[in-house]
Amino acid sequence: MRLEIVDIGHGGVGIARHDGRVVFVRGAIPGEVVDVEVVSRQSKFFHANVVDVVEASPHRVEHPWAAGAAGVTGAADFGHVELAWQRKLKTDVVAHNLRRIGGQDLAEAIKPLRVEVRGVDSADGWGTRTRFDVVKMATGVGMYMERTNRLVPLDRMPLALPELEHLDLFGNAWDGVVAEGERMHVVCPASGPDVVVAGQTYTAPGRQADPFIHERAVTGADVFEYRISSGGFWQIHCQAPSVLLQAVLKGAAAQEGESVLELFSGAGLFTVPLARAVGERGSVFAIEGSERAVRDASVNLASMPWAKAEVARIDEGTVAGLRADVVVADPPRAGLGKKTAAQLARCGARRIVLVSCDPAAMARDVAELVANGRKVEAMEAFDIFPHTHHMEVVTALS
Ligand SMILES: C[S@@+](CC[C@H](N)C(=O)[O-])C[C@H]1O[C@@H](n2cnc3c(N)ncnc32)[C@H](O)[C@@H]1O
Repeated sequence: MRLEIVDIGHGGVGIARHDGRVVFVRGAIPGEVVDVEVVSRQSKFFHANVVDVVEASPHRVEHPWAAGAAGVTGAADFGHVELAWQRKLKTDVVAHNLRRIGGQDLAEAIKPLRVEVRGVDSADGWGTRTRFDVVKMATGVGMYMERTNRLVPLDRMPLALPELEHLDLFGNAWDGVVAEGERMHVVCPASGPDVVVAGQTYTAPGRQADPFIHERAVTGADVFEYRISSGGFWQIHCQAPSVLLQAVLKGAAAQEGESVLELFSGAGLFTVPLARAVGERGSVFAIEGSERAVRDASVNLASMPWAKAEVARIDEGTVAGLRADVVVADPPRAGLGKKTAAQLARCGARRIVLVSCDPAAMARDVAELVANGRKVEAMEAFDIFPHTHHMEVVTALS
């Protein structure tokens, strides 16, 4: 099937039309004419992959890592697009979602803020990840081909920091150490050593290590140190902890003596600096669903007894009745959800800062906060996932 790509959609897909249906095309750039292979058919839309580029966009480049391309593992599904154009496409996706999901009024209200997805590293976006996951194969490691349970063997992972090369993942060094089919979580912490987590934590094939690592985030002259579990959640781009922390602190503008409610607080990336900002006359109440993350956060907050982290599943019920001067929420891809966003809007906070990793969920949550009386004061978008369609948006509402 030959298609003309007319737009970019959620998930970084090219959008085309064929016989009254929408076709979502992985690996295409708006303006291109491509031949595609349909990989799934619904009554109103198809999903397809590019098999041949007939008329290429001037922004197309040769993908430097074929195994990462859209339609293969998808780990670098924007690697066929010039980096500056990737960011332009992501900026378009933010605007489209605000209009499509949030509505024309919200899109118009946010337009003067001139939201642009901006890079957070000065280099070419490769070699920036401190974390990635692979699956152990009989020999070597692989990643799943998109939409399949077939493993694609890897001989390199160019998104990862080059420091991780010494773990010797792509040969046979880990054969017999990690069982075939097991997930290997590979981590380059701010303060070493680099580790592989596969049941146990290893610093080299067969060399077991401490299951805790140390991470860091910097804002101006302030350096915050964290101890976290080696297999636990932490931002994956080497600059992301500092960049997001700076945006959150700016958006929250927490003052000494204030109360802060933090939702989806993980191991305390934002909790620790927020607790410092409000000081002992203030308070921070952090809620997080993972017990392991809350154990880590409690260690990171140990010197500040006015800050507490608790384990709970967050929904509209958890949030009902909670009051605070400032709210910070960093939910997973699904976002807050309409009911939780509406409930949060009514918590009396003078500031709500929402950190969103999915632009559609962001648009829905922001729209719901605004529909319940909140106003968007600032919105910043960051390319903390270069060479993929992903991005992060930080919204501050009064
Ligand atoms: C995007 S991470 C943010 C963590 C932290 N802010 C950071 O940057 O390190 C989202 C967090 O939400 C937690 N989470 C996911 N769903 C949850 C739920 N329904 N209730 C509570 N926590 C949840 C995850 O365990 C994860 O730690």
